[in-house]
Amino acid sequence: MKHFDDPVLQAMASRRSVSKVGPSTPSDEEIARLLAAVTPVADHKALRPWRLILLRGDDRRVLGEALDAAAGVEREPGEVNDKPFRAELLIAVVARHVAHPKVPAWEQHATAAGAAHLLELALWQAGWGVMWRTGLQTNAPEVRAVHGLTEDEMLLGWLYVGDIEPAFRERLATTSKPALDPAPFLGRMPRG
Ligand SMILES: Cc1cc2nc3c(=O)[nH]c(=O)nc-3n(C[C@H](O)[C@H](O)[C@H](O)COP(=O)(O)O)c2cc1C
Repeated sequence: MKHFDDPVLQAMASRRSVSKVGPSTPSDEEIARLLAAVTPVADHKALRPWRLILLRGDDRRVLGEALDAAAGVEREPGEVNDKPFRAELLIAVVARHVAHPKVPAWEQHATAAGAAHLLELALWQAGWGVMWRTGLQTNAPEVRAVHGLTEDEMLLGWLYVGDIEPAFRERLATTSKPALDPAPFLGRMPRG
């Protein structure tokens, strides 16, 4: 559905999460280039309170084992948790809390979540399929440990990234997601 003539606004309005992605992925270099569209995220005092961890290949087995350990799941020998294998590339989004007298943790987490949203949009606009996923075990000690998180960090989940058929992408971008009624999102201060 076309909402805007402006390509940036149109990309924002038409982005869709893609739950089933193909095996091609952006290279590390492409992701690094796309970060130029992400790092301008609003950031009080420019604390840069976020970072990304790229999980590829066997990293996903390690993640699956950590998720299993956290959930108390035991599997038969040779059986793996296939959840992290739903994409060839997972981008873990980490919110960092930097001690600062004027910027509380929640503001820094808002910046990190903003970065994740911008990255999701940048990847979509670059032609990739993306879905942000979490789970009840996202910040379990076992899962945090395999990502090397410090105690000042929190995992906001993983962007699952892969390719999508151009025709499917075109269909997603043009046929779905009617604009929501803006009324519930807009208001004024209550005054007596
Ligand atoms: C922080 C966060 C965590 C999410 N975790 C999951 C998840 O674990 N599983 C899931 O199906 N969707 C999850 N979602 C929602 C999807 O990423 C997606 O936004 C939703 O399916 C709606 O699709 P849309 O983005 O095309 O509107 C999460 C979204 C956010 C922002």
